[in-house]
Amino acid sequence: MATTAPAPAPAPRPAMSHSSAFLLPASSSSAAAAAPDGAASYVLVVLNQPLPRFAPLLWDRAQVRVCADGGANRLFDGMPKLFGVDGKDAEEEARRRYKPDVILGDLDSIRQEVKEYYSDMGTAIVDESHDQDTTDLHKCVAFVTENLAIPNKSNLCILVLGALGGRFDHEMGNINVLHVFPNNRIILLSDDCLIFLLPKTHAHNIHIEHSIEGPHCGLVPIGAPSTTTTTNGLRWNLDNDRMNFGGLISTSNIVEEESVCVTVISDSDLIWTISLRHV
Ligand SMILES: Nc1ncnc2c1ncn2[C@@H]1O[C@H](COP(=O)(O)OP(=O)(O)OP(=O)(O)O)[C@@H](O)[C@H]1O
Ligand SMILES: Cc1ncc(C[n+]2csc(CCO)c2C)c(N)n1
Repeated sequence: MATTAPAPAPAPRPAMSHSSAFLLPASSSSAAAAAPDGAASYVLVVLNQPLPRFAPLLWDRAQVRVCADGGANRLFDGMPKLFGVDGKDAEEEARRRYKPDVILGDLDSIRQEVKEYYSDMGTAIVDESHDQDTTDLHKCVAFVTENLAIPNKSNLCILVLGALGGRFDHEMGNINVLHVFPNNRIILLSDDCLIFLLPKTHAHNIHIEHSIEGPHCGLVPIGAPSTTTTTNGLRWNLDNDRMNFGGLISTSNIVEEESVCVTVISDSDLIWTISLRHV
């Protein structure tokens, strides 16, 4: 009688670690892990959406700051508001402190006064209006990875502010950028959650900073179905399970309180998302 051979064990994969320590307050001892001279170099990209409350913290932690087109308006209008400053002088002081290194995109959303203000301060303005096939975020990520001289570039992490919670086509475009650049660390942020890609080439160790993130989380195969995904550290773990749209996807999952680390291994690129605490 013919017997079916057992499925071959998946090839061992290198491990990739993830941490949201860059969101820890400066006073926290673990925040040292987020210092620019520590494990990672951060580039901040500001999109055309309201600034999240932690924008000033991430601004200070980043080595390079880029505004995607209309994101410059948000910086210009939003930073003075975030500090709740009163009076024209204080407003202007808060604005001057946050000068982007680059403003880039098709430049159809940035206001003229904002363009002139930052250009006069020395910000580089990069007009890519000839390209109407890629989004401003896509252009920013391509620019950062291809043109910027950043020390410690192999540990580059691109933090994107205002990527979620707005227009659905923009949100999908932003998530697509994660799939276009699977070999770069890119984290999309809003006030309420963060998301990043878990490439199938690696086994993933996601360190959980319980003071600032969780417990709600999700694991979603957006680019392609996954035949087999296995997790640890979640309330509803996957054990060699299939995930696809039209079938099972893991939403409304929970990181268990005692889980210091969530592990994920899959045969497809997955999106990881976790809620951010309003502390
Ligand atoms: N409502 C939103 N939700 C999520 N992301 C957004 C939203 N609006 C803008 N963005 C992000 O900010 C970037 C810059 O926005 P901006 O409004 O300048 O782009 P745009 O190309 O002019 O958009 P539009 O599609 O309206 O012409 C976009 O590429 C996108 O990544
Ligand atoms: C099939 C297809 N759909 C939409 C667009 C439009 N588009 C996509 S990105 C972009 C630039 C936005 O700053 C624009 C206008 C396209 N070119 N091709």
